[in-house]
Amino acid sequence: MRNKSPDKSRNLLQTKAQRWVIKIGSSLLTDEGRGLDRKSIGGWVRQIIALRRSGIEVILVSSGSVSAGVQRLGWSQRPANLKERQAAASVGQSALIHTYEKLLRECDEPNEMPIHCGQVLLTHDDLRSRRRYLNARSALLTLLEMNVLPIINENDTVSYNAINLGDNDTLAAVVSNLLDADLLVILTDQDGVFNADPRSNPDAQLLTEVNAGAAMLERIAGSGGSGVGTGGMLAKVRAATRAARSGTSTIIANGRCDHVLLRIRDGEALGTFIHARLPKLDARKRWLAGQLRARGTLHLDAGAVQALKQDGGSLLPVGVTALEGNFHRGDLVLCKDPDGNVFARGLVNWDANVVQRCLGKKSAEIADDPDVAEGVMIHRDNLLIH
Ligand SMILES: Nc1ncnc2c1ncn2[C@@H]1O[C@H](COP(=O)(O)OP(=O)(O)O)[C@@H](O)[C@H]1O
Ligand SMILES: N[C@@H](CCC(=O)OP(=O)(O)O)C(=O)O
Repeated sequence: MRNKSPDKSRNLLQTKAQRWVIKIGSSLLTDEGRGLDRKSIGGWVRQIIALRRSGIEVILVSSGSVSAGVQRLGWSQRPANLKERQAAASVGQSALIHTYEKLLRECDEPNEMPIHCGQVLLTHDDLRSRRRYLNARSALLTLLEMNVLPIINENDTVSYNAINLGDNDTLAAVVSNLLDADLLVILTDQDGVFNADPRSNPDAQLLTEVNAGAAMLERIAGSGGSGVGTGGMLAKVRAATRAARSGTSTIIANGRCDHVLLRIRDGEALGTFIHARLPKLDARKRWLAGQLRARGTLHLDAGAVQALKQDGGSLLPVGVTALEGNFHRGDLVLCKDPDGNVFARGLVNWDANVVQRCLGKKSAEIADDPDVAEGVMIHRDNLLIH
């Protein structure tokens, strides 16, 4: 893995970053819902071509399918109904990719080797299964080797609320973890993160540099959004925290700012820089961290919490007092401490009915149970402490 020192200055981190994930939100792409804004998209495509030509690998996470579909189908607003949203995403996604491919041709030098785009639509399930997650990684790395621009979106046509990733800020962070990106650039309709929502607070001040995971970020990002976008600023600052787990720093900047991407590459202090000063997780634990939906919950006593948190041990049934959910072996479950706080997550080794009958039992008492695989409820390699 390439060495990414979290203590380097912002300027150095920007100018040295070789692999970027760039995320562009719906409010920008569709000019606040008025259909795909070809002129602006052309501006970003031109800059992405220049980044590629200067040796930077770029992965684009592009929203906009639902908004573009709504406009194409002649609807006046984003539908609340799931089926209509899925239909809009299907129509809009093809319009979106067609626009990118056309602009890549129009904006590039005719005598250069063409940069094509490759559409990658991901669902939550693709990231839940370790095998599919690794397949997605190798497919994306192959596209980069071939000088293709991968354009990623959630597969909204087949995702539904219960199992979707929710917003593309989260998706972009998961992709940053998947590919060990150096930099995640989230382009939005504001200059960055302010100390209050600038839409309702005209005097709000821009934060220029902050550490990922800083508690005040969650407080000030609130939950408001443009109305066109999905996640709002809260999703972006949470995405930065998630990205930091692979040592990826994040810049949240205004996509309407002239040559924003090239100026970031050249080290200019644009937007809000969120330093990845969090302990870096190994690849398997990053995949675990990217798992968004748990199938159940285990309630632990104080001794088990200490064994996991301080001693780095595996979870034994003796310290588990209760369970929730009908999970199966291999599913992701959350671990709660006696106060009800979730402090860890992991892949459980046993089905819920086996866990139920082993609650509070010492290992020796269950040694002969044929359904008790591996002797531990969650192995420490499959456990992530938050
Ligand atoms: N502290 C904050 N700083 C900046 N923007 C904020 C803040 N809190 C809430 N917001 C809102 O978040 C919006 C951007 O999120 P969103 O609408 O989801 O955009 P996108 O479509 O780019 O993902 C901004 O337009 C702004 O109103
Ligand atoms: N996948 C959806 C976008 C989801 C989303 O996060 O949108 P945004 O908050 O504008 O980045 C789409 O393409 O419409």
